[in-house]
Amino acid sequence: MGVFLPAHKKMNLLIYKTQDELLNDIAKYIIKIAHNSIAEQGCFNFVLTGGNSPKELYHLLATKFKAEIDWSKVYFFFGDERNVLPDHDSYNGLMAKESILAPLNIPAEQIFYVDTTLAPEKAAIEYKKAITKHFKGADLSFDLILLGMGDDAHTASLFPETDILKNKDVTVDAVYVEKLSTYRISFTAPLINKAKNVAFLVFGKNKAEAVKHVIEKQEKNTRLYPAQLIRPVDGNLTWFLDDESASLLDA
Ligand SMILES: O=C1O[C@H](COP(=O)(O)O)[C@@H](O)[C@H](O)[C@H]1O
Repeated sequence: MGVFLPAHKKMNLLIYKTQDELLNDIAKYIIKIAHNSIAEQGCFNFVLTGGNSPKELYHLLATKFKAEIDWSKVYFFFGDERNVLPDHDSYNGLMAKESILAPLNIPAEQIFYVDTTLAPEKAAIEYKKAITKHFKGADLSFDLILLGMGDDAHTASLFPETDILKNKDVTVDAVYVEKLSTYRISFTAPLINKAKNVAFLVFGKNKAEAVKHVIEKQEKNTRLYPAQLIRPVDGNLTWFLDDESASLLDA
């Protein structure tokens, strides 16, 4: 593992030789935050990422590391969701259900799925309401938001050139993603940036260009590289990368 000098005072950049090392380390990082959150406030508010990258991590948490967390005190949320019905293969909630939530027998009251049986705008409004109710009027500051990143530098469903990038509210929004000809429901960047901890989980050669643009920011252009918008206001930002996704970074 290599550790680079942080570009932002609260940013850690962790680079791993193998995917195995990376996944074990990010699992331990999650466990630590879970322990601290539960000790401080009695629960852990954990936002899951979607896509393919986190499946193995979720499986690890539900098996090898199962005994390390008091799962009865964990609340699960989704940073973004695809506008498909909950039984659809690409519903992020279904992937999470199969890889971590069902194996751990997490009760429904602890899981905040996005209701995609509603129209996207309505689903976003209802999701924000559910989050606000859970936080009982307190600041919407999650303990940990896990994020992935696409090879186009999108994160959550903050895609390049989309309207949601202009949304300055701490909220959940519906966004039409023209290149996918579909709607998504996503946390806005300001909501993500309120978190106490934000962690990117990124691996693979195909992400190397995007990683370079987002981390080194030679060109600061958040419309083209939306993951550049992620800079927690008071929280910590950690990047978990493998050698391949980090291969274009200056040493
Ligand atoms: O569309 C999405 O993609 C990103 C990255 O996904 P991956 O398959 O390349 O790991 C993900 O973070 C996001 O939640 C998801 O909806």
